[in-house]
Amino acid sequence: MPTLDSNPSHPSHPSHSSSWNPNHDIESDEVPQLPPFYSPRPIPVSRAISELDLNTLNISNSSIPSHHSHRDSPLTPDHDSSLPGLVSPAFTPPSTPGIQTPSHPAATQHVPKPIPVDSSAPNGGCGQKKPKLLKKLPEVNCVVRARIPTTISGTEMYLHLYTNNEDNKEHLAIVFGNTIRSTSLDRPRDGETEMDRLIRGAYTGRLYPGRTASKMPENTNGNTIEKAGGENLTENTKKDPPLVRIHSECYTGETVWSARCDCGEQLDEAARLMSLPGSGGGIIIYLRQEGRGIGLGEKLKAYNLQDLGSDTVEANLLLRHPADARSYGLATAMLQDLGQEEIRLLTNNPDKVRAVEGPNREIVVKERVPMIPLAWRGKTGGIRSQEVGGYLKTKIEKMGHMLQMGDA
Ligand SMILES: Nc1nc2c(ncn2[C@@H]2O[C@H](COP(=O)(O)OP(=O)(O)OP(=O)(O)O)[C@@H](O)[C@H]2O)c(=O)[nH]1
Repeated sequence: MPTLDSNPSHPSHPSHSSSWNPNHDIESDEVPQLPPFYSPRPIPVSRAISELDLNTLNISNSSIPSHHSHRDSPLTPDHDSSLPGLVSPAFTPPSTPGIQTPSHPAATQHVPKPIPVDSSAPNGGCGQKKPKLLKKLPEVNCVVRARIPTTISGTEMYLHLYTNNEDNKEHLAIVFGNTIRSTSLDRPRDGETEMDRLIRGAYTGRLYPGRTASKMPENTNGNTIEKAGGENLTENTKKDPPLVRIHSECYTGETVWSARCDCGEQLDEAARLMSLPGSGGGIIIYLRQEGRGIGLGEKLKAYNLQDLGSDTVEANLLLRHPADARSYGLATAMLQDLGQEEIRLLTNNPDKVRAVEGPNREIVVKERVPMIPLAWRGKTGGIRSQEVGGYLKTKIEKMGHMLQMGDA
């Protein structure tokens, strides 16, 4: 079995308990000393991409944009190697009131360039591989929806919880913007009252204390009259296909600060793009397919195999799992339920592009928006570690992910 780049001697997380000094002065490119309860740890831009990561990815230094100053340069050799090269899921905004997440100003504005896709053509931008498609889409049912104010610049989203006839997991649709409706949620239930509808989120407009009707009154033009903010829902305006991310659950990358993968960073980046002013919102389909569908326990075994020298694909195969055990029929069905026919998909994964279109192209991917790791773009907050370098390398070399260092 070939040994790739897993390195068990990689520095581990620093102790969170010993280093916080509230009186410490922060210099511009220094790691700020943060209180121990502060999880996302910023690291200086000067450590943006280690030479080690670039070598691992067989990428020449000349492919890094030259506009960085020496101080900002990702290639600055004199970085403090005693600091661990990892950050927790990179841009998870802090939940502690009054603490701002440090972010590079450009990182908050950057929008990756979309690439047109036509999966019906052989060179339509999503590889040649035939996806694993279900013959029939599963049945999905949105059982409840709620408004969630977020820590991303005050943006609100609507969290939709789904059940289905394939498994008993609670898959989610995270909807930014308030014009996208779920057909199954809005469908009347036998014997339900208006209060039942309000409680399960089948209302238009916004809730406010004392509201009793699930539908907002309409004016003479047929437009919904907004009482408490939000957009008109019945206005007949043709919009661009929405931005969609199909995200597979990753407990380690999204919750416990793992720098083995970039899942937390990707989730944050998708939410950031859908929250940008003028973005038109978007949908994150959050599927409970932990560990590319093998579950958390098996993924942890795979991590041990990776520390023993396997790459991410080899580790899955050694455990007698497919390299990728996921399917996307639920995502297709949920997007259909949310009234979508055409989408712009945020991904580098060619399998995902084809698979989400469904057995009869129920959904059409018009464009693919690449997900370029923040660290490759020299941005503060990107995940850096030898492990994430190997993880991305395996995705590109063995799983056909459409990602090149030139994308940076
Ligand atoms: N089995 C296994 N699963 C992993 C590993 N690292 C991350 N994952 C899982 O992979 C899933 C995320 O998949 P990604 O490959 O990052 O994303 P993708 O959906 O294939 O591609 P993108 O859309 O381009 O991000 C999550 O369920 C993670 O838990 C690993 O080493 N082994």
